Amino acid sequence: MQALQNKHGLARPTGCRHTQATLPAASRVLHPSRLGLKRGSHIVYSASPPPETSEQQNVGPSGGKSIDAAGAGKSSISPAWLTQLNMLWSGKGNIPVADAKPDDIQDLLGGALFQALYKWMTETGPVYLLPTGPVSSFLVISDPAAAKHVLRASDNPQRNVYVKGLVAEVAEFLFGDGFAIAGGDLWKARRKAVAPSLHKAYLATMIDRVFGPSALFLVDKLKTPSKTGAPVNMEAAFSQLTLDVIGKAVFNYNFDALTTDSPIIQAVYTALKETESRATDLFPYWKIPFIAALVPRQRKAQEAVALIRQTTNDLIRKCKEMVDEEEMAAASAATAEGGEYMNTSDPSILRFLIAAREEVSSTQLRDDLLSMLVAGHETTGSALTWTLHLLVQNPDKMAKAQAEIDAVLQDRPQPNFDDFRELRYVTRCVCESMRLYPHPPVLLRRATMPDVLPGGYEVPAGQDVMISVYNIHHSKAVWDDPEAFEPERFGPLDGPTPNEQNTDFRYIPFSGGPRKCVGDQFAMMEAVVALSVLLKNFNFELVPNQTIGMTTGATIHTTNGLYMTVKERTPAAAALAGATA
Ligand code: HEM
Repeated sequence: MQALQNKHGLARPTGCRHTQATLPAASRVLHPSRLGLKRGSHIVYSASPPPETSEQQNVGPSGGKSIDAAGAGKSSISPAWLTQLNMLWSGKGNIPVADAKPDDIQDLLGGALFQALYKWMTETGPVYLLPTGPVSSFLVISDPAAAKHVLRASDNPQRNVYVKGLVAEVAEFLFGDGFAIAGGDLWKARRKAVAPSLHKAYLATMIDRVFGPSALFLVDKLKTPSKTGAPVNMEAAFSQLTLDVIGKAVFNYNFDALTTDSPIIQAVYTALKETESRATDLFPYWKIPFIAALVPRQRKAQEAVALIRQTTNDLIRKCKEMVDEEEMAAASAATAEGGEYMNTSDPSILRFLIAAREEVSSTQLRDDLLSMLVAGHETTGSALTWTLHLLVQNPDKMAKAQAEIDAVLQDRPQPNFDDFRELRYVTRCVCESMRLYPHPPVLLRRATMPDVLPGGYEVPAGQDVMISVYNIHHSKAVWDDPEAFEPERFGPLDGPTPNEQNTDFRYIPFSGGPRKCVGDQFAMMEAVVALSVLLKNFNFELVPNQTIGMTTGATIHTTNGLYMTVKERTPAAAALAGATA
């Protein structure tokens, strides 16, 4: 994808070759099928182009201005005839083949992937084959039972049929042997080592010392635009906030993304975008070192990864210097008994892993920590972006969320661990937003041996599989009124928070099975705390006449940013009266 600076200095993606279709302002219901989703269409909310005021405000200096969010370059796209050929080739099994036109496939590869997958689901059914080249295809799953079957059989010692496949190949340049993409014994050992670092005391400390203060820092930054009335790109603000949070939580390192422009921040964005681009390159030329060294996009990506790795190595070295034998003994004793260890002056995951005397190379440690950094950044940022967008469009839900926040927080500036548990409606709003906008919208797997899915669909060994979480979450066969933002749909607030288990894989924003997100609780707490702090302090309004489209890579992004005006608010008098009573 190439970077294009718009009038506001914001990088906007050009990789999706669409023109913008428009909906009446009143038709604010997202639905690909309603738009017919043909090549040349975008899903939009309002009929007019993005706002163009010179006063638009980005919260930090980065603010989407100097960050080249489009990364290093453009994906290479499949020639149409390859697609045609494959359609003939792939029609042999018992799985229906999507009637994907070459143009549709090009859209898919260009980034509007999950939207096209929805259209084919409505035409072909919940399990279909999507040809992508002369000898390649994806088996696309939009059915909870089939998704459950595949996810549970991924890296499962009892039934190990599926591996990460393509996603591991395209992200290897960044994650190396990191456990987010590793498989088999290496993944098992590293997940077992890292997962205990996210224990309850750590999460409670993160709420108090990282999630809350970082959100309050953003509140501080928003005070100026709240006075001037300048629109703020909240998507950029959330991306910066979540980078600051994950840096502190994983490394005890302050990116200070809400304030500064630093080469490391650009490097993180460049590397992330390169991972997305590789996933859509039909010809993986980056596997050939000689060619890769000549292509500017590849050189830029390699430089970015070198900088990220160097910074991480320095942090590991410094942390190792801080940890003494006494701390290691304390950590070993605590973890040996299944207890929780945390250094109170540096509660980071890095410190935990070094103190817990991880018998692991610095390179492995670096790759694992980078896995956490990357997996935990844009995902939570995007969840916050779409939750705020949905709440602003649904004033009754917003009022309910703010009333809950006022009642729970009263005169305290940020929630603590116990408050988090009481912020049930806000939690449901985040859950419902991740149903409508799952990050990532598809999960990739590859079959290592022949398999049969529920429904009798035969999967050959080597088959690439795409679980469309977006389709499952938007399917009329799975959800009533799936396009509505209805946080109440998950049942009474004192009931359980929805997850893959209690919905039988109808709701899988954090995936499921052995490779389920290791940071799910972290993410929910971070998002609920950030939203609560922001909604306690401000009312938000969408800048009128802006077009908010969806595009994707690892997460669902807006196409042009999410511009809002911000007004300071005073919490409801009734709640404050409760605080002083
Ligand atoms: C709203 C925020 C988040 C969402 C929606 C999300 C979603 C996911 C999903 C769907 C997967 C599984 C992918 C698959 O099955 O192929 C995953 C894996 C993972 N996530 Fe998250 N995630 C979020 C936040 C976080 C955070 C904050 C962290 C770290 C603190 C994190 C760390 C990881 C790691 C390390 C993995 C790989 C686990 C493994 O393969 O064993 N995630 N995430």
